[in-house]
Amino acid sequence: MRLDDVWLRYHRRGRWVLRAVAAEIGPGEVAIVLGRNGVGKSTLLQLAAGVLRPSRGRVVDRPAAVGWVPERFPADQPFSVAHYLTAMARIAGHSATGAERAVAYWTERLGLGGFRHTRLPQLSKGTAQKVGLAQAMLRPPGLLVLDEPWEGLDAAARELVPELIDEVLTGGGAVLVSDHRGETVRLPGARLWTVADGTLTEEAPTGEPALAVVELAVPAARVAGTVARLRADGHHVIRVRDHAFSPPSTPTGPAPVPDREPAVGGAGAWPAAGRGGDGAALDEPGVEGPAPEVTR
Ligand SMILES: Nc1ncnc2c1ncn2[C@@H]1O[C@H](COP(=O)(O)OP(=O)(O)OP(=O)(O)O)[C@@H](O)[C@H]1O
Repeated sequence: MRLDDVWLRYHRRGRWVLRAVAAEIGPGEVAIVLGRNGVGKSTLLQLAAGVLRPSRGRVVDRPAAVGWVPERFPADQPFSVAHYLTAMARIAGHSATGAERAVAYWTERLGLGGFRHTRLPQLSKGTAQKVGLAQAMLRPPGLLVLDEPWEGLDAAARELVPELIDEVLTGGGAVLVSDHRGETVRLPGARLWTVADGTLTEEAPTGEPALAVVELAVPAARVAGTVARLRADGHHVIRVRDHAFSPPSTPTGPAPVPDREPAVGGAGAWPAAGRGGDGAALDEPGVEGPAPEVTR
């Protein structure tokens, strides 16, 4: 999707909120929109999502399916959660059965199961925000636009946001997200767009590879399945090690220390992925390596 010399003002002869904005985002990319309060971040996102039309210039190659999550979900509507989401799913192009399935999946996934029959105005702010996220995901979006998505969400629900972003990127979609709270440190590799004085500038890429190493601990019995799933998702599994894991005392506490590291493929090595957990040793290319971590 490309913003091509886009200008926006809300009123004829009003001041220009955005001037000559040129920007482009492609499949699998995420851009974080930064800038002071009132500078025009929401305006830019609404232009990208197609909620606003440019006063001048144009937005081209916008994907057919756009998920738009406004900063505040408009909860002042006389529908129940299920009724609202089903209507949104039909608008997004689902058949009646498809809509039912999509709504069942996303209400469950976002922990909205208990609120299906609750009317929107009766929802707490955080729950209403989750309904906003659900409606944006009902049809896999080619472009997901999130305006301050962490606002109003509790700690557990905040974890959902990077998860949904990753899902869209993995599906070949693009993501635009504004954030003034610094939550986006959880999105390594994102492009940074800054809005100031009506214009948009992009921070030059650092030149570092957009790769991150993620350490994770899983129950021993689930190692083979986890490795298989990670590989199926296109991640590169560097190494699997035996691990005495005790949860850190705080969420930011020190990483646990391994008590032993079996030789890869040797006695004590984990069963190989993709072989149905049959107890074979890890001996495929890509498993061995110096760092006991998982990357994508
Ligand atoms: N519907 C509207 N009518 C008139 N002016 C508007 C409208 N929406 C936004 N504005 C003005 O446009 C400017 C940019 O607003 P915008 O909401 O895009 O900024 P923002 O960077 O997203 O702010 P925040 O961080 O506070 O959400 C502001 O001066 C705002 O008052």
